[in-house]
Amino acid sequence: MLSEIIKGRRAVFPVQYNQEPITKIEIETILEAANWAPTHRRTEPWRFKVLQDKSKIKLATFLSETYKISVENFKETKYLKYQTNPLKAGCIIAICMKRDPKESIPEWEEIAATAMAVQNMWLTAHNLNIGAYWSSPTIIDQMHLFFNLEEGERCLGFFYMGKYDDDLPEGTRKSTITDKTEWL
Ligand SMILES: Cc1cc2nc3c(=O)[nH]c(=O)nc-3n(C[C@H](O)[C@H](O)[C@H](O)COP(=O)(O)O)c2cc1C
Repeated sequence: MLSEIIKGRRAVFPVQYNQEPITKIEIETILEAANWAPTHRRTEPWRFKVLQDKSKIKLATFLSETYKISVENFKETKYLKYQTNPLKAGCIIAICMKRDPKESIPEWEEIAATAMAVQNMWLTAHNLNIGAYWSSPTIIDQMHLFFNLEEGERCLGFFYMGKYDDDLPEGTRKSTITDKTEWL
């Protein structure tokens, strides 16, 4: 049932991942789901970069070292997480958004469409028993120094994925949907 998949999906973090590999077919299935997100004026702004093996190691070095040199409020624990988390993931997909060159719609709509693509990926990963979460590091605005981003392309975070052994916890929400809805 779709509602069970939606409610059962959790943010699953690198500390929970076992080292079982994620297959190319699984990654392609997850990416294919992204491509079916809705999109205003059919701009299809989502772009992805798949990082495995050596590129995960390079990302870990970039994230941790860039964090170290660029933040005022440096925290050793955060530095170590940037250094080790990418290595625990079976695969990391950089979430990017490339703006329509004609700028025919506002940027927020392109970001919203990309987020919808990520939700498709997250639900598909969950359905394949692959844990995932969207990571948005402090230094995300510096990712152009790591990737060859095209004109109008922005990195919005990372989709970490890994297989896991433990049962996922029940989800929690701070308030019900009734509290957030006004019926007019
Ligand atoms: C746009 C976006 C960015 C996120 N960035 C982070 C992050 O940087 N670090 C983190 O621990 N979780 C991040 N998350 C995951 C949330 O923490 C998680 O979805 C939330 O706690 C609700 O838990 P659930 O997904 O298991 O229901 C992000 C989620 C979204 C949608």
